[in-house]
Amino acid sequence: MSTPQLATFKVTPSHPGSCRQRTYAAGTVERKGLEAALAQMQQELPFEVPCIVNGSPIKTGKLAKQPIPSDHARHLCIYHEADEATVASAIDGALAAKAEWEAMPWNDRAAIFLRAAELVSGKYRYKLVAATMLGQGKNAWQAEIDAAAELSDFFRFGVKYVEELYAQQPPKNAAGSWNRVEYRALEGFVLAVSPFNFTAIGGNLPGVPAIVGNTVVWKPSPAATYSNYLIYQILAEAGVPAGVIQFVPGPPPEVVAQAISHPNFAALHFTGSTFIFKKLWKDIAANLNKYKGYPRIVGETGGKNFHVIHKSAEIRNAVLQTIRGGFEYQGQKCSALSRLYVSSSLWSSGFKDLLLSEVAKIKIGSPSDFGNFMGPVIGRPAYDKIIGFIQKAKDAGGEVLIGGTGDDSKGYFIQPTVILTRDPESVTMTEEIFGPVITVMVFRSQMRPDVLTTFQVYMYDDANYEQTLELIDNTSPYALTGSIFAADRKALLTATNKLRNAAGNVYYNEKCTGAVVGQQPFGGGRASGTNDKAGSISIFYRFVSARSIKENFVGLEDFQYPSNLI
Ligand SMILES: NC(=O)c1ccc[n+]([C@@H]2O[C@H](COP(=O)([O-])OP(=O)(O)OC[C@H]3O[C@@H](n4cnc5c(N)ncnc54)[C@H](O)[C@@H]3O)[C@@H](O)[C@H]2O)c1
Ligand SMILES: N[C@@H](CCC=O)C(=O)O
Repeated sequence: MSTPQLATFKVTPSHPGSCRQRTYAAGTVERKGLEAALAQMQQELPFEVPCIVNGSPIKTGKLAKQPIPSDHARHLCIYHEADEATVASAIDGALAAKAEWEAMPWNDRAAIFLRAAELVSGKYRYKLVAATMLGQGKNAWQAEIDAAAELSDFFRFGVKYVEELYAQQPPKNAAGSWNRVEYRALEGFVLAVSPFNFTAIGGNLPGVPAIVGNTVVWKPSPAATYSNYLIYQILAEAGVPAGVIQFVPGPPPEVVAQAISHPNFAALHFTGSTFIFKKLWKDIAANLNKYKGYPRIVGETGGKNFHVIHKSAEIRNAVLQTIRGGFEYQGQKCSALSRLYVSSSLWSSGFKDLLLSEVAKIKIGSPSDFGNFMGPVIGRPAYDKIIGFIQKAKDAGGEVLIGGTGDDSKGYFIQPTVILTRDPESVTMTEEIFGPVITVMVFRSQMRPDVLTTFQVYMYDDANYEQTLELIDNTSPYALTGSIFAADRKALLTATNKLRNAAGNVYYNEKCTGAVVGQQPFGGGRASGTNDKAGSISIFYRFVSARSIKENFVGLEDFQYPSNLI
């Protein structure tokens, strides 16, 4: 029986607030709650994670492990990797579930995601935060921002944005007719491929297409399997029907290749490295003749983000924001600071000394010890790659001002590192490092480069401000985030204009990380992605295919035009 629509529902309050972030300060109830969740998880691990297809667990017996990066001898979970038959039934099941899901009245789909938001910020909050701390190496503050606040905001604001999207209707009707637009889900299934570094992105990549009526095959990151499995369970408990989101962890190249070679592949919703995204784009192009339609390709990728510190900037704020931007979550945010351009007068009149003395205070270690500002990097390949970048910088004549070492005996720990380089063309000036390394490049009036990379400090002569902005614009293929620190409004305006295409998210006197859903729509251009802006209404347009409907209320009386009549 079809569902009658007997009212127009207002599904969200007129202005949904962001989820209130908990502090986990010593002595608080929330600190105790989180400590208890961590202790319980430590006792019960490793968890067994199956694939979930059509609502049922599939145990393929092909096992892989998710290590704990701060204690790599232990594993948070052992998961069953999807094999070819599992991926095939996930796709078939998603296609079969599509008609009923898309036909579900909007207020019911909305209610499911609003309930999921409540489960994230309520019943399962500590569990999700604990899983993100143990599995992805975030400290309590960073895990809270991600797994509790951002994830629930994605779902809550997602409902608000879709409500606004559906309300967009043609502004005009000719006499005797009515024009309407319906926002259909895409024909086929959507493939979501998510990264390790944000639990929230794990939920958002399948969540965005699903809210607007698509069905989704979701391949999570191997390094975030357990927290992402919890999200799957939350969505199921909230009422997402079996088959609408298929959870298929597995060997990434195989699972993804199988999905994108299917004739009903309708869209890729990807977040991860630029290299993999470009590869997938080419693979999709090569498969084009197999598809029923033109697949949508949505990808948010890497960054090489900058801070510009003008001579009028307030030093203390600029230094502290620089440390947070470069080193929080060990520099493993796509938005993390990696190039720092400092006025030469500020550098020598306190910036450098304060930067180095504050970095020296950073405590690094297991996220379970709440006193640690930094934790481990995600795994062995990341550790080796970051240490390799530091070595390359040294080989090219870079001077390590602080840090530069690591310890992988128990966990993958790398000291916060600031490097001074003399090579503006060095690989670390342009490549994403994704680790806790800042490189400094000193730039003097003859444009003689004196400094280097990862969180790069580039010290420019005060007279060369505009020239330096041009250099920033041209140095890297990425254009994700950037910050300008200045009290002088003209300096802000000049940078805003010169760097218009150098970053999709720009900040004034604020670090280049920490975009909030509903406040700063997030995404970049150039090699950083398709800039469809997660956390805003724009992203939802990519997963609908509008249909225009015109209804005529009055019949024609003659096929001839008035001009035909003599
Ligand atoms: N711009 C953004 O919004 C944003 C947000 C978060 C992360 N990132 C970027 O993500 C990267 C870090 O995340 P990561 O290490 O998980 O990225 P990654 O590219 O290694 O992996 C991303 C996803 O792709 C899958 N994958 C890996 N190799 C594949 C292959 N050959 N074929 C198909 N799929 C494959 C992974 O399993 C994972 O699910 C960084 O580059 C970071 O800048 C960007
Ligand atoms: N929302 C994050 C970006 C996610 C990338 O890893 C930020 O702005 O720091």
